[in-house]
Amino acid sequence: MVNNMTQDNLTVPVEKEISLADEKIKLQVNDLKLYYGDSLALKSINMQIPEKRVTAFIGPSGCGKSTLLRCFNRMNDLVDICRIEGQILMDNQNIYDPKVDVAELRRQVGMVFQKPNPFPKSIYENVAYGLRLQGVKDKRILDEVVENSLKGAALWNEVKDRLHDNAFGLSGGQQQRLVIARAIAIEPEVLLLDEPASALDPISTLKIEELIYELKDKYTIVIVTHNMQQAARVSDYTAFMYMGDLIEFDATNKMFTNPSQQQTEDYITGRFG
Ligand SMILES: Nc1ncnc2c1ncn2[C@@H]1O[C@H](COP(=O)(O)OP(=O)(O)OP(=O)(O)O)[C@@H](O)[C@H]1O
Repeated sequence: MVNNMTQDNLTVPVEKEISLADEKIKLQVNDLKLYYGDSLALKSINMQIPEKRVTAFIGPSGCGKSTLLRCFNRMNDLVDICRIEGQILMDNQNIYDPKVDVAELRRQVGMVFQKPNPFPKSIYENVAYGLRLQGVKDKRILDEVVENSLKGAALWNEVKDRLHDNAFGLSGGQQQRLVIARAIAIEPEVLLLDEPASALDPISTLKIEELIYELKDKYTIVIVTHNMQQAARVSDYTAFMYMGDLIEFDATNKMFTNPSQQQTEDYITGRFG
């Protein structure tokens, strides 16, 4: 991998060119509109999220990144004044179909928030939580899943001797990796990350970024980030949003070196936002 510097000094990894046309599509957004009361927060979004890739949502504050992210596991159902029109297909099934089991959807589409939110339990029980909810009691299975998930979240070596200590004793960065371990323990297909590193120090941020890079072999990842260098470093595709519209969606390399829309260029070169 070589590095290419843009005029804004963003370091953009240059890899083999990728194209949405060659990808398997995991999530397809069709003419999605979302209202909070009378206010239209997402204006007719059409988008395809490729499988086992990292897709970043960027754009100025309030443009609708988190709102769109939350549509993928129907977290917005919990907001009374929220109403949506249009469709989101996951593997060609509309996740807004009334027949969809929302709890099962949220098992398939895991979510990690800005602030780490471990449960007030041991490290072990945090990771085992989802399996216990599913009724798994076999200690051998639980031990194995806990170990594999903590390894998958690049935390095992730091916690293997203190699995039964309270999770609140971990640092913020470790807590965030624990939350990721908890999410992957139940083998989701999609991981939604809403600014997962914005509350962390630079070293913990780097660890989360490395982890995202490793996890994309197994999961489809969608990440909201304010940090453009981070989007450039971790994502394969980038969506630029502005005031509820999707302005541009492209391979990250292309987006950061040669965007097709002037608004995208203005944003990534820091002229507004
Ligand atoms: N629960 C809610 N009720 C009413 N309006 C909301 C709600 N959540 C978000 N909004 C509004 O929807 C719009 C999009 O917000 P959203 O949080 O999705 O943007 P964002 O791009 O993620 O912003 P940020 O980068 O600041 O997190 C904003 O105008 C926001 O005020």
